[in-house]
Amino acid sequence: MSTGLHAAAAPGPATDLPQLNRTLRPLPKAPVRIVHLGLGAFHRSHQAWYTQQAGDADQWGIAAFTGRRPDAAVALAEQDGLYTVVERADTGDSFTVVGSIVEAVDGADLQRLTGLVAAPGTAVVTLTITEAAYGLGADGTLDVAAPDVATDLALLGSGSGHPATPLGRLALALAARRDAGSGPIAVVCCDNLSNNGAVARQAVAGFAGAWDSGLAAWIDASVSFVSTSVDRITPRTTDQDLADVRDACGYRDTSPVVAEPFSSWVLSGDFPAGRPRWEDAGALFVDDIEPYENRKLWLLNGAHSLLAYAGQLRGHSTVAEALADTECLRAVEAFWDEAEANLPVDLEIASYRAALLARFSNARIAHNLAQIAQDGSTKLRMRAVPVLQAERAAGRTGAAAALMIAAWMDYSVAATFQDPLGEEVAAANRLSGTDRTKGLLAVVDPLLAEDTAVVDLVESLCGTMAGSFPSR
Ligand SMILES: NC(=O)c1ccc[n+]([C@@H]2O[C@H](COP(=O)([O-])OP(=O)(O)OC[C@H]3O[C@@H](n4cnc5c(N)ncnc54)[C@H](O)[C@@H]3O)[C@@H](O)[C@H]2O)c1
Ligand SMILES: O=P(O)(O)OC[C@@H](O)[C@@H](O)[C@H](O)[C@H](O)CO
Repeated sequence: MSTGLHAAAAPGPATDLPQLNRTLRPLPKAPVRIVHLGLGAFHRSHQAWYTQQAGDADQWGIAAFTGRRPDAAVALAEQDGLYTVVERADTGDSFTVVGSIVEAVDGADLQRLTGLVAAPGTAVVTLTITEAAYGLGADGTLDVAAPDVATDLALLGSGSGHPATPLGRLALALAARRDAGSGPIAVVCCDNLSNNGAVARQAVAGFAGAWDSGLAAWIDASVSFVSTSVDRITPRTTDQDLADVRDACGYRDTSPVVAEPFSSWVLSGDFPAGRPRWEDAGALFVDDIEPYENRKLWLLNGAHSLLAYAGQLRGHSTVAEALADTECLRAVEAFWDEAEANLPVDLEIASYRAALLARFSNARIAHNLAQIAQDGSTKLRMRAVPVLQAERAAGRTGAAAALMIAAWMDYSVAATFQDPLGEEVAAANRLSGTDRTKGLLAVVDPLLAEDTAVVDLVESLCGTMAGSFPSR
């Protein structure tokens, strides 16, 4: 399915081709009413794509801000915000130009950010800043002593005000909205976190409270934190993807995004200043989001993390490759059995699992396991720990969920990887035997590390999936 402009095939030398922009594709430019933080691949394939298809899209433009670097904003701004969504099915590609991002801005441009969030017309702030950026400790509250958070708090406290974390930037922008008297607003978390609206509230209000208690009270009264379950497999764009768009579409696009045809967006919460009619594009608004979240986070993301660690240990690079390995498939099926036993029966789990197998097997989507493996300590808390705890509470071992943690432990000594608790992981890996297992478990969940049965179980599973991963 494709809903925007389909480009005609017109291959030619790259230098002869025009660049994608609003002169080449004159899509209307809606006024900014949505501010997005975290202009990455997923925002472009998901929230911006839904917004373009809303029946009232002409009233809902997005100003999207990058996180750590300006590059994505610079590239997109050169194209007037336009980019191509490549829907990559087993059977072939379809191409849609998306125009709902009307401003692409360097995240460090705090003047523009505060100005837009403070504007009365702005009604929604969406977030895809990654799970780790919420800075929550294992107890679920903001870790105000974390170096980047502490630095931002000190900066804001001194009145010099150039925070670098997304939480600091959002707190500053919300303070500007309060000062402008522009009224309530919705913050919509689109990161893969359980109960992500509440998590975002904890993080933003926790940050604000450590800076300015009046702001925390205003946020409590005026900001609605909407929970969402978001789904569309969107790997990082490659040079080959850029060439594919050139060949198929006859223009140059520096910022295309490749995604699977499937997409889903479930939302729960209030939009006090309005929202686009995302339901026109299939978004679902529900009262109780938890079952949807758990189904997606445990079955899809849980299997992804299991494949990321076990699959790489066995020499695979992509999700599709790992799933074709019977040992990995067996591990995924066993984990799904455990997860399914703890999900409501009316969620059509059998067909969801069958659909996931088909989605993961789409070998034309090269979803890199190394990308999924990043930030494992944060992700395992939501993808493995709840299933392990539920299984143990039901009197079973939780061995399949424990295997995901054991594979992460094996991977943590075999590979170089990014993790917000990388130093703690390295310190635990300097220990040996049961002390090491306990130390690594404590990084994921301190309570689990106190449970001798869990420590023994995980330790017995270490090495199970070890294969041909090149050691450091
Ligand atoms: N890619 C997917 O398939 C997918 C699907 C569902 C949900 N998500 C959610 O979206 C998030 C982003 O995915 P993506 O594919 O767009 O990634 P991406 O790497 O393309 O973009 C991430 C954006 O967030 C910013 N960012 C990252 N870490 C940050 C930090 N600590 N502080 C500030 N900014 C930071 C980056 O600079 C970038 O702008 C994921 O972490 C996940 O929670 C992704
Ligand atoms: O994006 P992350 O890093 O939270 O997780 C990696 C993948 O599991 C994730 O991107 C899935 O592909 C996505 O959640 C599918 O909707």
